Amino acid sequence: MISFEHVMKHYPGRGKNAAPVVALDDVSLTIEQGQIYGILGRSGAGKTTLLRCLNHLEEVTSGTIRVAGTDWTSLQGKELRSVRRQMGTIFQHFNLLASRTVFDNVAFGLELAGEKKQDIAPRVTELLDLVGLPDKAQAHPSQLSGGQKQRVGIARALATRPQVLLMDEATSALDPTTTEQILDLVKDLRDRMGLTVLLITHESDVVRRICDGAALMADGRVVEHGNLLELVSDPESRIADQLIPLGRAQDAFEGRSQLLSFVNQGVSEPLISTFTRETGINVSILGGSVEQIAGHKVGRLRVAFDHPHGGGLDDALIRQFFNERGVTVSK
Ligand SMILES: Nc1ncnc2c1ncn2[C@@H]1O[C@H](COP(=O)(O)OP(=O)(O)OP(=O)(O)O)[C@@H](O)[C@H]1O
Repeated sequence: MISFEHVMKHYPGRGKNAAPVVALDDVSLTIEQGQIYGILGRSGAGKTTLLRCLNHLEEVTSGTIRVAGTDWTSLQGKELRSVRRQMGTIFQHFNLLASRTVFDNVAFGLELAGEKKQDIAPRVTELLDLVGLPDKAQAHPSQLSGGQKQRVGIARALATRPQVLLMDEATSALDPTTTEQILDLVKDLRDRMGLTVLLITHESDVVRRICDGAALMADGRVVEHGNLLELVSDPESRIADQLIPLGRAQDAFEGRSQLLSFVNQGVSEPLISTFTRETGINVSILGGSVEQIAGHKVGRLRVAFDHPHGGGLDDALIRQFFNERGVTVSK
């Protein structure tokens, strides 16, 4: 649905002979239709620039961005305005017009898009129903809670029936309960409308709750990306470590610990003790946790296996025991 192909973005450096700032450095990334995809990374990693290039607030220096197969980077004028409507954005600070009512805020985008007056009112009513604010049409933004303001933001972003929703730290200004409600609304809208959602966030909770996939950026580059449920069995995954922390491996076991990972299974005491009883191999649990990710129960456990009499370990036997019970073993 959205693909970035070798995208570079340079900003002019500050000062006369300063080198340009490389904000995006050969970024290639594909986001499938209907995915909710998180862009993670420290401050300055290039996340906002990626979003701004996607919605044409910035032009790429080189490379191509495609949306639904169309080369997005070469569009201009009328064509650009028309495809831009396929993309709605919601912001951290909502960006509502304070002097306009909720109704007029949502109508505004439709007016700009040249919709006929008689079509605007029913569409706004439909949108306010969709986001759960049918009784707030005549309120002003100052009379709304943060969560309600973001619902207006969502209604406004979806007014022109976009295929893509961009969320730029859209829940960072909200309390945890309101954040959950907004994320559940976004997920519900994705399910009902087939939206593709690209979001930037600093909050692991947001990624855990709604993302199917994520990319980690550092210094303008994508350093890791993938489907979240696939990344959990990768012991090297920084994204998985951020979302389902393992804690630090104990020094004594450094280098010979292994990762047990599972999705929608339970690693309970009986599993570990059954393993020990059946194989005579002891298991030390070094760290791990179980989290809910995109509606799935996902666990990662760092363990070390030890033969009590100093015998060798049969890796194939260990793998077979856990794999039969839906648990992946990785070095
Ligand atoms: N208009 C600009 N002019 C010059 N440099 C810029 C401009 N916008 C961003 N940069 C630089 O590009 C790099 C990437 O910035 P960007 O805002 O994309 O990062 P970010 O990951 O979104 O950070 P944050 O999480 O703090 O918003 C940074 O080094 C930043 O200083």
